Amino acid sequence: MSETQELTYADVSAHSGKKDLYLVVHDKIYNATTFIDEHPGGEEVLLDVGGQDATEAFEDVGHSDEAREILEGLLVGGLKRMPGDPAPHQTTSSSSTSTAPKTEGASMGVGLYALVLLGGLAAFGAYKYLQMQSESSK
Ligand code: HEM
Repeated sequence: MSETQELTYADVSAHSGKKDLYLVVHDKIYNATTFIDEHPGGEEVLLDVGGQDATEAFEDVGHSDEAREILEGLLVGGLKRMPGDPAPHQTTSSSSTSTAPKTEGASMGVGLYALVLLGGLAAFGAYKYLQMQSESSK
C-alpha cells in the first residue's frame, strides 16, 4: 500500500454518508464506500459508524480473518489524533483481558501444585510422626 496519508478525526467525520463512508478501526482509516452494499452484516451497521471510530462495533462481532483482509484492502491511511478527539476505543484491552486471566490461571495452577505438594509433605510428616510414636511406645 502506497497510501500512507494521515487524516484527523475531523477529516474522517466528513465522510459519513452512504456515497462516501470512512471508518476508523484500530486507529487506521478505511474507505467502506464500495463495500456497503456487499457487507454481510448489512449497510445499516456500517452507516451507523460512518465517519466514526468503528473499532468496538467491528471487534464485538468477532469478524473473520477474511473480513479483516477485506478491511485491509479498504485502507486509506492512519488516524492522526488531535487534542479533543474522542478517546481511542479501549475494546481491545477490555475484550482481550486475556492476559489477566491467563496469568491468574497460571498462578492458580502453581498455587494448586504447591498446595498438593504441601499436603503430601504434611501427610508424610504425620505418617513419620505416628511411626516414631508407635516405635517409642514399644
Ligand atoms: C469496513 C468494515 C467491515 C468489513 C470489511 C466487514 C466485513 C464483514 C464480513 C466479511 C462479514 C461476514 C462474516 C465474517 O467474515 O466475519 C461480516 C459480517 C458481519 N458484520 Fe461486518 N464488516 C465491517 C464492519 C462492520 C461493523 C462496523 C459492524 C457493526 C456492528 C459489522 C457487523 C457485522 C455483523 C453483525 C455481521 C454478521 C452478519 C451475519 O452473519 O448475519 N461489520 N462483516
